[in-house]
Amino acid sequence: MKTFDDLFAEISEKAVSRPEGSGTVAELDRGVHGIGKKIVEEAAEVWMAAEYQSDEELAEEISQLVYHLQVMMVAKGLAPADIWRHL
Ligand SMILES: N=c1c2ncn([C@@H]3O[C@H](COP(=O)(O)OP(=O)(O)OP(=O)(O)O)[C@@H](O)[C@H]3O)c2ncn1[C@@H]1O[C@H](COP(=O)(O)O)[C@@H](O)[C@H]1O
Repeated sequence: MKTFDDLFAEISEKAVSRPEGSGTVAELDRGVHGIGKKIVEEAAEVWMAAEYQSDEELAEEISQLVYHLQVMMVAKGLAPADIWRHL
């Protein structure tokens, strides 16, 4: 099972190698504005899933929000430790 750190390493590597067909590369190319819109969209989907959908669907929406937050971290050059130190 993939962990937060596994996904972050994969996304970071794709940002450098830029493989063809990568959704991450496409999202990074949309920039902070585009990534921010995806974060807001996914956050709303998390909220709606928590209100009206199953726990499994909620978990999936949360995973997508985590993914887009990680893309924003990579876009801005933040490492997980930059986040953890605020927790
Ligand atoms: N975990 C994710 C992940 N979660 C969400 N998403 C993307 O985030 C979007 C959210 O999906 P929605 O259900 O909201 O779908 P949607 O609104 O129809 O999506 P769009 O039309 O807006 O793209 C989709 O485009 C998904 O592809 C993800 N894209 C990639 N990953 C993982 O990231 C890694 C790198 O992926 P690639 O760069 O695509 O190789 C791989 O391990 C992937 O599994």
